[in-house]
Amino acid sequence: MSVHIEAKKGAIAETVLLPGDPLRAKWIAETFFEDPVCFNTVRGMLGYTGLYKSKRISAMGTGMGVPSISIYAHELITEYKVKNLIRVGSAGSYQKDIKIRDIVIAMSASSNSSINQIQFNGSNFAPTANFDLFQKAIETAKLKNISVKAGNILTSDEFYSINPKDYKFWAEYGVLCVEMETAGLYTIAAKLKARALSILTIADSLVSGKHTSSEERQTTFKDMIDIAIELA
Ligand SMILES: O=P(O)(O)O[C@H]1O[C@H](CO)[C@@H](O)[C@H]1O
Ligand SMILES: O=c1cc[nH]c(=O)[nH]1
Repeated sequence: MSVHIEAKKGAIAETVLLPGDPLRAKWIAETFFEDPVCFNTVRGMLGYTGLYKSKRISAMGTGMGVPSISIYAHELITEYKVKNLIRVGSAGSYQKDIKIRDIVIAMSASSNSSINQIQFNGSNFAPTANFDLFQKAIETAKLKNISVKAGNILTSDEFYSINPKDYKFWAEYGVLCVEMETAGLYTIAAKLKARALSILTIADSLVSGKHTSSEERQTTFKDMIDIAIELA
Protein backbone atom coordinates (compact mmCIF):
# COMPACT_ATOMS: atom_id res chain seq x y z
CA MET A 1 0.00 0.00 0.00
CA SER A 2 1.29 3.48 -0.87
CA VAL A 3 -0.17 6.89 -0.06
CA HIS A 4 -2.50 6.95 -3.08
CA ILE A 5 -2.71 3.27 -4.09
CA GLU A 6 -4.22 0.56 -1.87
CA ALA A 7 -2.90 -2.43 -3.86
CA LYS A 8 -0.93 -5.11 -2.04
CA LYS A 9 2.71 -5.58 -3.11
CA GLY A 10 2.80 -7.79 -6.21
CA ALA A 11 -0.76 -6.91 -7.27
CA ILE A 12 0.40 -4.62 -10.08
CA ALA A 13 2.13 -5.94 -13.22
CA GLU A 14 5.51 -4.70 -14.52
CA THR A 15 3.73 -3.00 -17.42
CA VAL A 16 0.90 -0.56 -16.72
CA LEU A 17 -1.29 1.22 -19.25
CA LEU A 18 -2.06 4.70 -17.95
CA PRO A 19 -5.07 6.64 -19.24
CA GLY A 20 -5.91 9.93 -17.54
CA ASP A 21 -9.51 8.80 -17.15
CA PRO A 22 -10.06 5.99 -14.57
CA LEU A 23 -13.17 4.86 -16.45
CA ARG A 24 -10.99 4.31 -19.52
CA ALA A 25 -8.80 2.07 -17.33
CA LYS A 26 -11.94 0.07 -16.41
CA TRP A 27 -12.95 -0.15 -20.08
CA ILE A 28 -9.45 -1.32 -21.07
CA ALA A 29 -9.44 -4.03 -18.37
CA GLU A 30 -12.96 -5.24 -19.17
CA THR A 31 -12.42 -5.19 -22.93
CA PHE A 32 -8.83 -6.42 -23.38
CA PHE A 33 -7.76 -8.32 -20.22
CA GLU A 34 -8.58 -11.88 -19.18
CA ASP A 35 -9.70 -12.20 -15.53
CA PRO A 36 -9.24 -8.52 -14.56
CA VAL A 37 -9.03 -7.82 -10.82
CA CYS A 38 -9.45 -4.30 -9.43
CA PHE A 39 -6.48 -3.29 -7.24
CA ASN A 40 -7.28 0.34 -6.50
CA THR A 41 -10.31 2.47 -5.73
CA VAL A 42 -8.58 5.17 -3.66
CA ARG A 43 -9.81 8.59 -4.88
CA GLY A 44 -11.76 6.71 -7.58
CA MET A 45 -8.50 6.18 -9.47
CA LEU A 46 -9.41 2.70 -10.67
CA GLY A 47 -6.64 0.20 -11.35
CA TYR A 48 -6.86 -3.38 -12.66
CA THR A 49 -4.51 -6.30 -13.30
CA GLY A 50 -5.29 -9.13 -15.71
CA LEU A 51 -3.75 -11.26 -18.42
CA TYR A 52 -3.11 -10.55 -22.07
CA LYS A 53 -1.70 -13.44 -24.14
CA SER A 54 -0.86 -15.15 -20.82
CA LYS A 55 1.24 -12.18 -19.60
CA ARG A 56 0.27 -10.05 -16.59
CA ILE A 57 -0.63 -6.47 -17.43
CA SER A 58 -2.26 -3.60 -15.51
CA ALA A 59 -4.24 -0.48 -16.35
CA MET A 60 -4.77 2.45 -14.02
CA GLY A 61 -6.05 6.03 -14.28
CA THR A 62 -3.63 8.88 -13.58
CA GLY A 63 -5.97 11.86 -13.35
CA MET A 64 -5.32 15.01 -15.35
CA GLY A 65 -2.15 17.08 -15.43
CA VAL A 66 1.53 16.69 -14.56
CA PRO A 67 1.12 16.85 -10.75
CA SER A 68 -1.44 14.03 -10.76
CA ILE A 69 0.41 11.64 -13.10
CA SER A 70 3.67 12.40 -11.26
CA ILE A 71 2.21 11.09 -8.00
CA TYR A 72 0.97 7.84 -9.54
CA ALA A 73 4.10 7.25 -11.67
CA HIS A 74 6.31 7.82 -8.62
CA GLU A 75 4.37 5.37 -6.41
CA LEU A 76 4.04 2.75 -9.17
CA ILE A 77 7.79 2.74 -9.78
CA THR A 78 9.10 3.09 -6.23
CA GLU A 79 6.50 1.07 -4.27
CA TYR A 80 5.26 -1.43 -6.86
CA LYS A 81 8.40 -1.88 -9.00
CA VAL A 82 6.60 -1.05 -12.25
CA LYS A 83 9.07 -1.07 -15.16
CA ASN A 84 7.03 0.03 -18.21
CA LEU A 85 4.62 2.97 -17.98
CA ILE A 86 2.55 3.37 -21.12
CA ARG A 87 0.31 6.42 -21.23
CA VAL A 88 -2.78 5.91 -23.40
CA GLY A 89 -4.28 9.37 -23.60
CA SER A 90 -6.38 11.73 -25.64
CA ALA A 91 -4.95 14.84 -27.28
CA GLY A 92 -5.81 17.89 -29.35
CA SER A 93 -4.32 18.18 -32.83
CA TYR A 94 -2.13 21.14 -33.75
CA GLN A 95 -1.63 20.14 -37.39
CA LYS A 96 -4.01 20.17 -40.35
CA ASP A 97 -3.03 16.66 -41.47
CA ILE A 98 -3.59 15.13 -37.99
CA LYS A 99 -7.28 14.42 -37.72
CA ILE A 100 -9.77 13.21 -35.08
CA ARG A 101 -9.01 9.56 -34.06
CA ASP A 102 -5.49 9.63 -35.57
CA ILE A 103 -2.78 8.18 -33.34
CA VAL A 104 0.31 10.10 -32.27
CA ILE A 105 3.29 8.52 -30.49
CA ALA A 106 5.21 11.08 -28.43
CA MET A 107 8.96 10.92 -29.12
CA SER A 108 9.42 13.94 -26.86
CA ALA A 109 7.29 16.37 -24.90
CA SER A 110 7.75 20.13 -24.85
CA SER A 111 5.92 21.83 -22.01
CA ASN A 112 4.64 25.10 -20.62
CA SER A 113 4.64 23.56 -17.13
CA SER A 114 7.21 25.09 -14.77
CA ILE A 115 7.83 21.87 -12.80
CA ASN A 116 10.96 20.93 -14.73
CA GLN A 117 12.36 24.46 -14.69
CA ILE A 118 12.05 24.44 -10.91
CA GLN A 119 13.62 20.97 -10.69
CA PHE A 120 16.50 21.79 -13.05
CA ASN A 121 17.23 25.26 -11.63
CA GLY A 122 16.04 27.15 -14.71
CA SER A 123 17.70 24.85 -17.25
CA ASN A 124 15.70 22.83 -19.79
CA PHE A 125 15.48 19.03 -19.51
CA ALA A 126 14.16 17.35 -22.70
CA PRO A 127 11.59 14.68 -21.66
CA THR A 128 12.02 11.80 -24.13
CA ALA A 129 10.31 8.46 -24.78
CA ASN A 130 12.11 5.20 -24.02
CA PHE A 131 13.62 4.13 -27.33
CA ASP A 132 12.88 0.37 -27.00
CA LEU A 133 9.20 0.97 -26.22
CA PHE A 134 9.01 3.56 -28.98
CA GLN A 135 10.54 1.21 -31.55
CA LYS A 136 8.29 -1.70 -30.49
CA ALA A 137 5.19 0.51 -30.70
CA ILE A 138 6.09 1.59 -34.24
CA GLU A 139 6.75 -2.04 -35.28
CA THR A 140 3.48 -3.20 -33.70
CA ALA A 141 1.51 -0.48 -35.47
CA LYS A 142 3.03 -1.54 -38.80
CA LEU A 143 2.24 -5.23 -38.17
CA LYS A 144 -1.37 -4.38 -37.27
CA ASN A 145 -1.73 -1.97 -40.18
CA ILE A 146 -2.51 0.95 -37.88
CA SER A 147 -1.24 4.24 -39.19
CA VAL A 148 0.56 6.44 -36.64
CA LYS A 149 2.40 9.77 -36.55
CA ALA A 150 5.38 10.29 -34.25
CA GLY A 151 7.14 13.42 -33.05
CA ASN A 152 7.27 16.19 -30.50
CA ILE A 153 4.10 17.00 -28.57
CA LEU A 154 3.16 19.69 -26.04
CA THR A 155 2.33 18.89 -22.42
CA SER A 156 0.26 21.85 -21.27
CA ASP A 157 -0.90 22.94 -17.83
CA GLU A 158 -4.12 24.28 -19.35
CA PHE A 159 -6.91 22.62 -21.30
CA TYR A 160 -8.70 25.91 -21.98
CA SER A 161 -6.05 28.28 -23.28
CA ILE A 162 -6.57 32.01 -22.58
CA ASN A 163 -5.69 32.64 -26.20
CA PRO A 164 -6.93 29.68 -28.30
CA LYS A 165 -4.71 30.75 -31.20
CA ASP A 166 -1.50 30.27 -29.12
CA TYR A 167 -1.27 26.74 -30.53
CA LYS A 168 -0.03 28.18 -33.85
CA PHE A 169 3.31 29.09 -32.30
CA TRP A 170 3.96 25.45 -31.29
CA ALA A 171 2.55 24.16 -34.57
CA GLU A 172 5.08 26.25 -36.48
CA TYR A 173 7.87 24.32 -34.73
CA GLY A 174 6.33 21.00 -35.79
CA VAL A 175 4.63 20.14 -32.48
CA LEU A 176 1.95 17.59 -33.39
CA CYS A 177 -0.64 17.85 -30.63
CA VAL A 178 -1.35 18.87 -27.04
CA GLU A 179 -2.13 16.87 -23.90
CA MET A 180 -1.41 17.36 -20.21
CA GLU A 181 0.84 14.63 -18.72
CA THR A 182 3.62 13.23 -20.92
CA ALA A 183 6.47 15.63 -19.99
CA GLY A 184 5.90 14.75 -16.33
CA LEU A 185 5.76 11.02 -17.02
CA TYR A 186 8.94 10.97 -19.13
CA THR A 187 10.82 13.02 -16.53
CA ILE A 188 9.85 10.82 -13.56
CA ALA A 189 10.65 7.66 -15.55
CA ALA A 190 14.10 9.05 -16.43
CA LYS A 191 14.80 9.94 -12.81
CA LEU A 192 13.61 6.61 -11.40
CA LYS A 193 15.14 4.44 -14.18
CA ALA A 194 11.88 3.12 -15.59
CA ARG A 195 10.70 3.07 -19.22
CA ALA A 196 7.87 5.30 -20.46
CA LEU A 197 5.96 5.92 -23.68
CA SER A 198 2.88 7.99 -24.52
CA ILE A 199 0.49 6.85 -27.21
CA LEU A 200 -2.25 9.38 -27.89
CA THR A 201 -5.51 9.44 -29.82
CA ILE A 202 -6.67 12.74 -31.25
CA ALA A 203 -9.96 13.66 -29.57
CA ASP A 204 -10.10 17.34 -30.57
CA SER A 205 -8.64 19.44 -33.34
CA LEU A 206 -7.57 22.99 -32.61
CA VAL A 207 -7.24 23.43 -36.38
CA SER A 208 -10.74 22.29 -37.46
CA GLY A 209 -12.55 22.87 -34.14
CA LYS A 210 -13.94 19.28 -34.18
CA HIS A 211 -14.38 17.31 -30.91
CA THR A 212 -15.31 13.79 -29.77
CA SER A 213 -17.88 13.10 -27.06
CA SER A 214 -16.96 12.31 -23.43
CA GLU A 215 -18.31 8.78 -23.93
CA GLU A 216 -15.99 8.21 -26.88
CA ARG A 217 -13.03 9.42 -24.81
CA GLN A 218 -13.98 6.87 -22.15
CA THR A 219 -14.71 3.78 -24.18
CA THR A 220 -13.23 3.91 -27.67
CA PHE A 221 -9.72 4.45 -28.98
CA LYS A 222 -9.29 0.70 -29.62
CA ASP A 223 -6.38 1.10 -32.09
CA MET A 224 -4.28 2.90 -29.48
CA ILE A 225 -4.82 0.08 -26.95
CA ASP A 226 -4.14 -2.56 -29.63
CA ILE A 227 -0.65 -1.06 -29.95
CA ALA A 228 -0.03 -0.36 -26.25
CA ILE A 229 -1.09 -3.79 -25.02
CA GLU A 230 1.58 -5.53 -27.10
CA LEU A 231 4.29 -3.67 -25.12
CA ALA A 232 3.76 -5.87 -22.03
O1 LIG B 1 -7.62 11.49 -22.02
P1 LIG B 1 -6.55 11.74 -21.00
O2 LIG B 1 -5.62 10.59 -20.89
O3 LIG B 1 -7.08 12.19 -19.67
O4 LIG B 1 -5.65 12.94 -21.59
C1 LIG B 1 -6.11 14.23 -21.96
O5 LIG B 1 -7.44 14.51 -21.54
C2 LIG B 1 -7.46 15.35 -20.38
C3 LIG B 1 -8.15 16.64 -20.72
O6 LIG B 1 -9.43 16.40 -21.18
C4 LIG B 1 -5.99 15.55 -19.97
O7 LIG B 1 -5.66 14.59 -19.02
C5 LIG B 1 -5.28 15.33 -21.30
O8 LIG B 1 -3.94 14.98 -21.22
O1 LIG C 1 -5.13 18.21 -23.32
C1 LIG C 1 -5.92 18.01 -24.23
C2 LIG C 1 -6.53 16.76 -24.43
C3 LIG C 1 -7.42 16.59 -25.45
N1 LIG C 1 -7.70 17.64 -26.24
C4 LIG C 1 -7.12 18.85 -26.05
O2 LIG C 1 -7.43 19.79 -26.79
N2 LIG C 1 -6.26 19.00 -25.05
